[in-house]
Amino acid sequence: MTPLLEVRHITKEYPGCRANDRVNLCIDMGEIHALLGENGAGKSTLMKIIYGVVQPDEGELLWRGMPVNIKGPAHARQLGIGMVFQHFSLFDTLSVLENILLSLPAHEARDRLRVLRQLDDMGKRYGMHLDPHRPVSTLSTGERQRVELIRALLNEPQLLILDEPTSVLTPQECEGLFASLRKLAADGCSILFISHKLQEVKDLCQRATILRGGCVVDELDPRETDIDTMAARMVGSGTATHATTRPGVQGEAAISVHHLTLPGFSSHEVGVRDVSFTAYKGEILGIAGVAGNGQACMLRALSGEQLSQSDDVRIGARGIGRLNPAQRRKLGMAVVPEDRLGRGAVPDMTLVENALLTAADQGLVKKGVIQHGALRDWTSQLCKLFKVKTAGIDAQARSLSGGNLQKFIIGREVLQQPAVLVASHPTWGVDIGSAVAIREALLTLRDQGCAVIILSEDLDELFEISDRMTALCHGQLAPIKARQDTSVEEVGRWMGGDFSDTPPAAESSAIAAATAAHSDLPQENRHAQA
Ligand SMILES: Nc1ncnc2c1ncn2[C@@H]1O[C@H](COP(=O)(O)OP(=O)(O)OP(=O)(O)O)[C@@H](O)[C@H]1O
Repeated sequence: MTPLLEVRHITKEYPGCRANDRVNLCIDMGEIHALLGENGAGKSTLMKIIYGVVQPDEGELLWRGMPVNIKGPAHARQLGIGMVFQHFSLFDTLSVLENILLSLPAHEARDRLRVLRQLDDMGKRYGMHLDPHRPVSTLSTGERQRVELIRALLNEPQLLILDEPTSVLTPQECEGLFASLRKLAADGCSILFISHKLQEVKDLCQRATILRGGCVVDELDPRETDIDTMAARMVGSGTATHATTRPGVQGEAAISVHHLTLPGFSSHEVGVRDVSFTAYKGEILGIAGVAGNGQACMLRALSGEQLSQSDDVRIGARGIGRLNPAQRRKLGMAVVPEDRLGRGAVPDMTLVENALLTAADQGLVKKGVIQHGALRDWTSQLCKLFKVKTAGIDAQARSLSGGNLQKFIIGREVLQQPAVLVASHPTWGVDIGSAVAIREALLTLRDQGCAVIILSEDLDELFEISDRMTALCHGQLAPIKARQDTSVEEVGRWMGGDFSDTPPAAESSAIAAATAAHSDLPQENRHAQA
């Protein structure tokens, strides 16, 4: 049978790097096909070529057996190729229907009744129910993703490309998404699925193509291949797939938050409401939650980008709520924001310049003079230790693949050996081998006495390295429990806003002991104290 899409000998070069090197790939009708590879392997480049965003230097694409030159995304959609990007592009102030109409050609958008009928049909068929009149600002992340999917599906694609679609979903939302994707595939729509989560790939996909250094190195059936083997094919044999977990030794309070209430930066952003917690030296406190539930506000309140009352946030006994980010860094705080291009790194600056932005105090500036030699050595060391794949330390941050830039940013902060590290999604978009290395680095930092706070949607990761866990939903904090006293299901419910049904007796002994040992400290979150 003629494949739906055939990629033949596709090559794409960037300065200093061959992102795709004679890549061959076939996607059959109705197949769910995974594209796997370590960071910088060339997955995004290949997707962008298939969706017409990037033109290849060599090679050809065959669509239903016919050679085709995809000129741009509009042309790709015309052919029947849809794509859902990692970052949503919806207008918060508009309704679901208005957002959908905006994506349709004018002649189709005029027939609102027909579109409403289609939405209804799609909801019934694929279990993707949405109230078309709800403003997007009121939707959960999973619902927003549904709008993006529906927008792509209204075009009746024969091939749907999904770029890490589960990184922002709760476990329950993931199950719903997978059920919809299986139905879509059964109806004949092929799916190209990009993910670093290998268990998902095993659960969902029938075939996987593995890229390494821009080349296809393997094609396999993920249902019949274990995760260690897939990881080995992607990043080399002997790759650990889990960090060596070990319990932390909880010390005294490092940073505490006291009944913190702050608004979001805009009327559409959720702030935080009456949040209290303490992170202790030598522990990792995992705060689960789907982005958009107060995470951004919480991170700003901790980093100093959003000020509060002085005593709302304290390092030890000192109120720091009125201190700016630079002043907090001087007290030993380091921060990894969720947005890597823009806040984590300046896209147009080189890696050397980006290193200087937060690490100047590492002896890289003396009496106001930049120590260029030391700075270059420090940046090279950082790239070596955290295996940042780059054309060189003078490359611009924007030229790095997503996962490699993430490794650079987290490495830059960890290497400074902070007393408190607040990290949002520390391994977001990072391949399995590098994710383990980052988790090990966080555990080592914790063992050295750092208080590490991680805000993340990735429950597997949080359960792997956190000593205590909680979640943030609608700006409120769920109970805080020792990792061994809670479960993925319970934290998943917390992420969805259900803090009920949590027996007070289940509160962790670790918290009880810690609270007793630090009776001068504020009450922990009221749910945990209940
Ligand atoms: N616009 C660009 N300019 C220069 N180099 C680029 C550009 N885009 C990508 N590259 C390089 O091409 C290589 C492949 O990048 P690509 O983004 O395709 O990798 P990836 O497999 O998607 O990685 P990740 O899993 O980290 O997203 C990387 O080495 C990257 O630095």
